[in-house]
Formats: sequence, C-alpha cells, structure tokens
Amino acid sequence: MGEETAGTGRTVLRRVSVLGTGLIGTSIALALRARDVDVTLSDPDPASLRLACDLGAGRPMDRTPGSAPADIAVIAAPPAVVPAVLRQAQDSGLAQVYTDVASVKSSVLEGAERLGCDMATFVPGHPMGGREKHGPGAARADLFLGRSWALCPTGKADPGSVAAVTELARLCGADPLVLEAGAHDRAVALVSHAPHVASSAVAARLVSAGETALALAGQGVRDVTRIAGGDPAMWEEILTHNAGPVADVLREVAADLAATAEALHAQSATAATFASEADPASESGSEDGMQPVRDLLARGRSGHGRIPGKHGAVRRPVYTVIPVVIPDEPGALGRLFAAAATAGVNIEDVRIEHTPGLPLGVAELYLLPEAVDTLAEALSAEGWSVHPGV
Ligand SMILES: NC(=O)c1ccc[n+]([C@@H]2O[C@H](COP(=O)([O-])OP(=O)(O)OC[C@H]3O[C@@H](n4cnc5c(N)ncnc54)[C@H](O)[C@@H]3O)[C@@H](O)[C@H]2O)c1
Ligand SMILES: O=C(O)C(=O)C[C@]1(C(=O)O)C=C[C@@H](O)C=C1
Repeated sequence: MGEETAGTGRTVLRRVSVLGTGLIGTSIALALRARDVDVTLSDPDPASLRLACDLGAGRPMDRTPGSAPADIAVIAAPPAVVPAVLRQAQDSGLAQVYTDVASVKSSVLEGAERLGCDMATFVPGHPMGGREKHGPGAARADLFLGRSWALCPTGKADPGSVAAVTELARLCGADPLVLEAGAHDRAVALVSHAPHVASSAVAARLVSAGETALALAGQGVRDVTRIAGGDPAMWEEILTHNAGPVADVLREVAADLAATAEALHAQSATAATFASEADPASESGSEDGMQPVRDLLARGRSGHGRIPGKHGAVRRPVYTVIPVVIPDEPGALGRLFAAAATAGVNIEDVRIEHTPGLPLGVAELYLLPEAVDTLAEALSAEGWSVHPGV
C-alpha cells in the first residue's frame, strides 16, 4: 500500500491501476501522471482505453502472472458493477489497496460485503468533482482541485488502506473527508442527486418550448440546466441506488414549488381583479398572498450563500476568456489556432458561439491571464477582430 515517507506520516504512491477509463477514471489518471505516478489502465471498451492512453493518462494494464501489485486500484466504473469488479480485482491480487469513485456508497458497500470482498483493503470513495459530459475525451487533470473527496471506510478497513486512499485524493488536489456511507448518501442526495433531478425538471420544460423562447435563453437557464445534460443511463443508476434519500429531498422541493405556484396563481387572479376594478386599497392583501414566494426567495438566497468555496477555497486555475470573431468558413478555426501557436500561446479551452444564418461566429478562447496581452496583440496584428475584456 505504498511506503510511508519517514517523518511525514504520508504514504508514497508509486503505481496506481485505474479500472474504467471514462470521465472520472481518466481525470484521476491524468492528475496522477502529473505527479509522476506510474498509472496502468483498463476498460472493457477498447476505444475508451485507447483514447485515455493517447491522452497521456497511462499505459494499458499488463497482468502477466507474478507481476507486482499496484499500490492502489481505483474502480471508476458505473455503481452497479463496482462490487463485482472489486471482487475480481482482489481475487487476482491486482493491488494492495482498493477504492472506487461511485456516486453512491451504501449500496456499493452492501454489494461488496455480499460478494465476500476483503473489506480490510477496500476504502470506498467519491470525488465531488465531475462534468455533465462522459468518456475520456471530457477528462481533465484539474477536475478535483479544491473539491471534497468522500471516503467511507467500514470499521474493518486497515488504517494503512485509509491512509493510502487519503493520499490518492490529495495527489488529485482534493480535500479528503471521512464519513459513514449512510451519512454520505443522505448528504449527496441533498447537494448533488436531488439538484440533478430539479435541473432535469426545468430542462424538460424546454422540450416543447417555441423557437422564440429558446432564442431568448440566457445564462440563467444555462446555469440551472447544465447538469441536466448528464448521461441519463448513469443518472438512473445513481438515483436507483440512492432512491430513499433523494425522494425525501424532492418531496420538500416539490412542496416549496407547489406553495409558490399556488401563491402565484392566486396573485394572478388578484392582479386581474385590480385591472378591472382599479381598487388599490386591496393591494396589501395581494402582498400577503405573496408571502410564500417571498419566503422561498429569501431562504433560497440564504441557502445559496452557505455553499462553501466562495472565499478562495477553490484552487482551480482561473482562465481569462477572450472572444474573437471568426468567419463561418472552412479553415477559419485552423488559422486562428495556428496564429496562437505562432505567438507561442497555449489555448487552454475553446467554445464556439455560432448563430445559425449569420456568416460569423465567436470563438471564446480560454487563456492563462498572463498570456492574454501577447495573444490579443498577435491576433490583432494579423487582422483578427479580438475583444479582450468583453
Ligand atoms: N460524471 C460525474 O460527474 C461523476 C462524478 C463523480 C463520480 N462519478 C462516478 O464515477 C463513475 C464513473 O462515471 P463516469 O462519469 O466516469 O462515467 P463514464 O461513462 O465516462 O465512464 C465509465 C467507464 O466505465 C467503464 N466500465 C463499464 N463497465 C466496467 C467494468 N466492468 N470494469 C471497468 N470499467 C467498466 C465504461 O466502459 C466507461 O469507460 C460512476 O460510478 C459515477 O457514479 C461520476
Ligand atoms: O459538476 C457536475 O457536472 C456534476 O454534476 C458533478 C457532481 C455534482 O453533483 O457535483 C455529480 C455527480 C457526482 O457524483 C459528483 C459530482
């Protein structure tokens, strides 16, 4: 399970095996590679494995008989298969310590116990970083920077196993947090799983939205519905495995929404009466009717304010975005990237905003702040329409 560095109390991880090279497995592998850990990879989907290797996340696992066990094996597969993958990995002596990353913990632990897994070397985990995209192509080495990483060891876990998985989380830039599996599941029902359903419920309204409404979509609806873009099959699995706690939270959300809808319905009837009778004296009555709405908005603001990480806790690099107008024609993006390369500037990320029917689009280039002036000057000199600071 790795060695302990004398005097530091920290475990040194030299070799980690990642089973499942999707979004989370590949992101963990990339973070570990950046810390010079030797990473071996496996996935039943050869295309995922190949892409993860090509991205520099590690090398394919080679299980020749007698090969030394890795310090840790990370099972980064869908929740339902974790216990079986764990049992098989332990039977083959793949690693000294095992962890997983599934978004639910009680059902994974129950499954592992049921299959007779060795619970001394298994420390279930859940990194609280992710994206609405899946697969290795969406992976990022910085996905877990400044995020919590839940660890849910049972009483049977060896302290050395817990120390090794704690170090794994730290190497990925996360803050390990040890808690009991049931407490974890109730907590993530509140801060992750029910929010996902609420986001889906809002996004589902857009299925039958008219083109005019969609054309008016701004950042608000994009923020509220981003996570609804996640993989439905994965989320069905997560919700099935944490059904009770998620249902409890959703009942409370539904009660707030129902009370708000009721109050607004009554308000709209009152407003219609005002319009026909022009009776300002009854206005105070309508304000009282708005009390449930006022109350929800105030509680919502307070709850939002309680989310940690607003005061510098997140150490994720902050990129500066510079918009560049690009003609809608073949090769335009290639020329833009070539100009950045000539200027010696690395584009960290790029998004394209394109309005169908218009001959132009906007490429939003994500840069390290210190690279902005260099690139803006180089692109302007080549005649590009650059808009830093917009
Ligand atoms: N997506 C997120 O935001 C997020 C965040 C934290 C944790 N998680 C958890 O991480 C796990 C992986 O999710 P993801 O988002 O990376 O999904 P993903 O679809 O990107 O990747 C899952 C990978 O697991 C592989 N796989 C399937 N069966 C396997 C098996 N038997 N053995 C090994 N690999 C197998 C698939 O081929 C795929 O490459 C899930 O348990 C999920 O609950 C997801
Ligand atoms: O940021 C996102 O896209 C996520 O949904 C990530 C998120 C979350 O709810 O925070 C989703 C599920 C995971 O199990 C952990 C993290």
